[in-house]
Order: sequence, then C-alpha cells, then structure tokens
Amino acid sequence: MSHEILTPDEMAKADRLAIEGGPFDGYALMRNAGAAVAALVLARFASASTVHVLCGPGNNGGDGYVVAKALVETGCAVKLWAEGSPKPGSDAALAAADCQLKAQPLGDFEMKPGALVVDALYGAGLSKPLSAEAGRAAQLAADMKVPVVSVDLPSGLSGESGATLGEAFQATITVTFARKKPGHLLLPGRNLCGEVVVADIGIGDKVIDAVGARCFENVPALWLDKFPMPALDAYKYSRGHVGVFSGGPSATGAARLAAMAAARIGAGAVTVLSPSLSLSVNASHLTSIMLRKADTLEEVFGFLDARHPEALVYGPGLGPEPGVGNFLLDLLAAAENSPKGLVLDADGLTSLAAQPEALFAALHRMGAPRAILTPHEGEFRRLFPGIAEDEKLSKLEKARAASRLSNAVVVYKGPDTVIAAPDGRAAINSNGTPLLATAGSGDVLAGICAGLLAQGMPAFEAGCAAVWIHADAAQRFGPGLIAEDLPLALLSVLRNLREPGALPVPPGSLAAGKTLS
Ligand SMILES: NC(=O)C1=CN([C@@H]2O[C@H](COP(=O)(O)OP(=O)(O)OC[C@H]3O[C@@H](n4cnc5c(N)ncnc54)[C@H](O)[C@@H]3O)[C@@H](O)[C@H]2O)[C@@H](O)CC1
Ligand SMILES: Nc1ncnc2c1ncn2[C@@H]1O[C@H](COP(=O)(O)OP(=O)(O)O)[C@@H](O)[C@H]1O
Ligand SMILES: [K+]
Repeated sequence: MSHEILTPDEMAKADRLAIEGGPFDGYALMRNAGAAVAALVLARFASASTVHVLCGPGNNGGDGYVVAKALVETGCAVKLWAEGSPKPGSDAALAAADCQLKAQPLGDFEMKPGALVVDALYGAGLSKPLSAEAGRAAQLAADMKVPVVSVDLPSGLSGESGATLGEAFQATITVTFARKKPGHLLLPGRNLCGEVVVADIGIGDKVIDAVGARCFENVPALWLDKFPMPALDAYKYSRGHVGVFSGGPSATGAARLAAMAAARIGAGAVTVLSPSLSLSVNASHLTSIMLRKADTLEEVFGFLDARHPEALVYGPGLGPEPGVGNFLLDLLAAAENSPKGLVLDADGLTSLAAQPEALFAALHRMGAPRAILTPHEGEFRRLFPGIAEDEKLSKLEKARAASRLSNAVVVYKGPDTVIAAPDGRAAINSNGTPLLATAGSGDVLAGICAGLLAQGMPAFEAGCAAVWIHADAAQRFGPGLIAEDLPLALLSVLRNLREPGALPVPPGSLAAGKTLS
C-alpha cells in the first residue's frame, strides 16, 4: 500500500530502518531528496529569474544545500540564505560543505519579482515558532506573490497536526518524501502545502510496512475489497435493510435524505420509522422507501423482531431534547434487541451530550464496533468535551481518542474529515469539497454509512467509503449542489467504482456488461 500517512516520528523511524537496511546511508537519502526537489524545480519553474534557497540548521536545510548545488550545476541562478548552521558531522553539514555557494544570513533575505523560493528551513523537526527572520521571509514571499516550493513541509507547519506554530510559508508545491504526513492533509496544513508531490527517495515499501503506520489517506484502495456487491441470487432483504428514525411533522426531510442515500448506495430495503404525527407527511414523499409507525419502544422492537434490519440511523431531525437520547439508551439497553449496525448523527449525538458515558457504555456492550458516530465540529465538542479541548491533540488524535472512548467508528466531519476505529486505524479524507457545506448533506452521509453497514461492510471501511463516495458525488455533481441531489449523484460514483477492474464484478451482473453506463 502506498497510502499510509506517517507521523514525523514514524518517518524518522523509517529513515533509520532504511539506513540500517541500505543501500542508501543518511547522506544518500538526503541527496535523493534534494535531487527530487531540484528536478521538480526544473520541470516546473525553469524560467524563474533566480532561485532563492532558504536553509535551516537541520536536515531540512541539508536537503536545501543539495537542491542549491544541483541547480547551480544545471546553470540556474541560485542564491543561498541560511538560518543557523548545521551541526558538525551531520549529514546536513556534509551537504553544506559540498555546496559551492556561500550562504548569506536569512535576516538579509531579499529578492526581485520573477524569483522562486525553495523553502528548506524546517520540516519534520519544527519544534517552536519560526524566528522573526524566518517569519519575515515567509511574509516577503507571500507579499511578492512568488511561487514557493517547500521541502517536506512548509516551514512553520507541524507535520504532526497540520497546525501552525505562528508564521508559516504558503507553498505553491510541497515535495515530501516516501509518504505524506498528517500535516499535509489536516487543516490548515492542507491549504498551506499547495500541491503535494510525494517523491520516492529510496525508502521502500518493506521499510514502511515495518514502521506499522495505522493512518491512511482515504482512497478507494483502502476499502474497495470490502465494498459490497450483490450476489447473483440476491433478494431485497439479503442486500441489507436499513431503518431510519424520522423526526416530527416539521422535521422529516432529514430522515428521508438518509433513507434515500441508504437505498441508492445499495441497501435492498429501507424503512422510515415515523412518529404517528409525521406519517402523512412522510407517506406523501416516499415511494420505494417503506414507512412504519414507531411512537414507542415496543413498536420499534416489533419492527426489529419482524424485519431484522442490519442498520439503523438515529438522529437526523429528531430534536436535541434529552428524551431523544434516553429513547436510544432504552433501545440499546436490551441486548437481544441491539441493532446489528447503528449510525448516530446530529440530534442522536446532541441529545446525549449530558450523559455521553451512558452512550459509550451501551456501545461497548454492543461488542465489536458496529456503530458509526458522525459528529461535525460542534457535535464532537458536545459529546467529547475533554478530548475536544485538549490542544495538544491533532484532529487525527482526537478522532482516535473519541473512537477508543466510545467503541464506535468516529467520522469526525469537516473539510478534513477523519475516520477512526477503536483499534487505532484511522484515515484522513482528502477529496472533500466545500460544495458539501449545504444543509442536509450530513444526513445523506449518515444514510450512506448505514447503507454500507447494512450490506455487511465492516464499520471502519464503511465509514471511509461513505466519506469518500459522498465527496466524490458532490464533485461529480458540481456547483449548485443541494443535499437532495446527492443520492442521485451516487449513481455516477458507483458506476465509476464498478468499472471493469476497479471492483470484483460477479459474473452475469449488470455491471459486468457495461450496460449500466
Ligand atoms: N526520510 C527522512 O525522514 C528524510 C528526511 N529528510 C529531511 O530531514 C528533515 C527533518 O530533519 P530534522 O529532524 O533535522 O529537522 P529540521 O531540519 O526540520 O529541523 C531541525 C532543527 O531545527 C531546530 N528547530 C526546529 N524548529 C525551529 C525553529 N522554529 N527555529 C529555530 N530552530 C528550530 C531543531 O531544534 C533542530 O535542531 C525532513 O523534513 C526532510 O526535509 C531528508 O534529508 C531525506 C530523508
Ligand atoms: N468546506 C467543506 N469541505 C468539505 N466537506 C465539507 C465542508 N463543509 C462541510 N462538509 C461536509 O459536509 C457534511 C455536512 O454535514 P453536517 O455538518 O452534519 O450538515 P447537515 O447537518 O446540514 O447535514 C459533512 O460530511 C462535512 O464533512
Ligand atoms: K520546509
């Protein structure tokens, strides 16, 4: 797999293991890194009037000295600016000694329009805010609107969390090595990195495997092998049945959005569980989706006993009152009635904000994680206040901590959605689009999650697939998107996923004959 995301510590471990295993020693890896950056500069910015290479005192600066040397040798006009000097005996010191250019102090940094900046001040080793001189250099590059190629990470950005420690460079392109780091995908880091190019510097897949990273970029390869395909002899209930709880008469749309999404993603049957007061408004809007009265727990248990739905969606449109949370706790209290899969969203989360421990206890009683919680920022803060307020934790670590605490897969939503499982696996989504910032799109996501759970997809993979597919659908639909459009926009995503070779297609299915397009 090449979509692992390595923390700076894991990257340092990969570096050590690669050096131990050979053939490249530390300086050779640095030369490979610098050569990759220099090649990119030549490929994209060969006409820059002058390339200003800014070098820090660590290995990031070491990469910079290699870049400067390589560019000088090709005939580029290069100026070198340094903050501090490398530790004697370090790889960076070797690189500085091998570079024929004399560095000027970073405090004197100046440039003319038409230049290019190579930012090799700090990378994985950033441990404190940038100095005033480095901050001024970042500001100058921004003010003069010159392109910036950042080595490994824009200086000032934490590779661990995606947070800035003060001033930071705004890169046009960031060239990183071996694998992306969380800071390339988590905000605000993702915005500061510009285009991210991952260069192979000779740290092989075996080394990455040995590091044992448990965080991944959310790409289809992460979950495609678990993506449900209906068997040839499928019937509607074997394809999975989803029950979606509806709100009162003036808040029924959210449940219908979730229901439609569950059906479109492939659940064979979907039932809206409605208070009697909302039955007529739901009935007037539902056709293939079934409708069932569910005012009381007994009525819900009756549905569970009779229909054995594989997944329930609880939350959208239900209202934030504690009674809504208590109803769910009562539903989960009887183990024999515990749903096989559960998606908790919106008011299903908020209504339990006063007693999250009771929810977590119930989810632990359910056993193997069969629940997906889909909080946005505000819901996350309400349900996991201790974790949300811990400023030492990145969004990735917060999602992981919340998942462990709740024994549920946590889909911590936003432009940089993180999906985390209680066993420590996590994924950071990178295909999100602001087109999704439209009322009701979260309800659709909850429905996709439930539809995939109902079809037997494990909760972590279901959460990852749902988030990626949801965003891909929005991208395919394009501007003007409202939540109602999303269930139908899933068709194009699914068709694409099912292209020959993308998914194991059962012989004889429609998808095998391309007739779906
Ligand atoms: N596989 C790898 O991990 C490889 C890493 N390489 C490079 O090595 C870099 C990591 O090197 P280092 O660990 O030496 O880290 P850095 O070069 O990012 O910085 C480390 C040094 O700067 C100091 N420092 C940190 N923040 C500072 C600040 N704001 N102001 C002043 N001083 C500060 C630290 O105390 C330390 O001395 C990577 O980002 C990458 O560019 C490459 O050489 C190739 C191989
Ligand atoms: N700027 C953005 N970029 C990418 N995705 C976004 C952005 N804003 C919102 N989203 C996504 O849109 C969905 C919104 O869900 P939510 O906040 O629950 O909205 P609602 O309650 O209106 O349905 C989430 O999946 C979230 O990740
Ligand atoms: K850098």
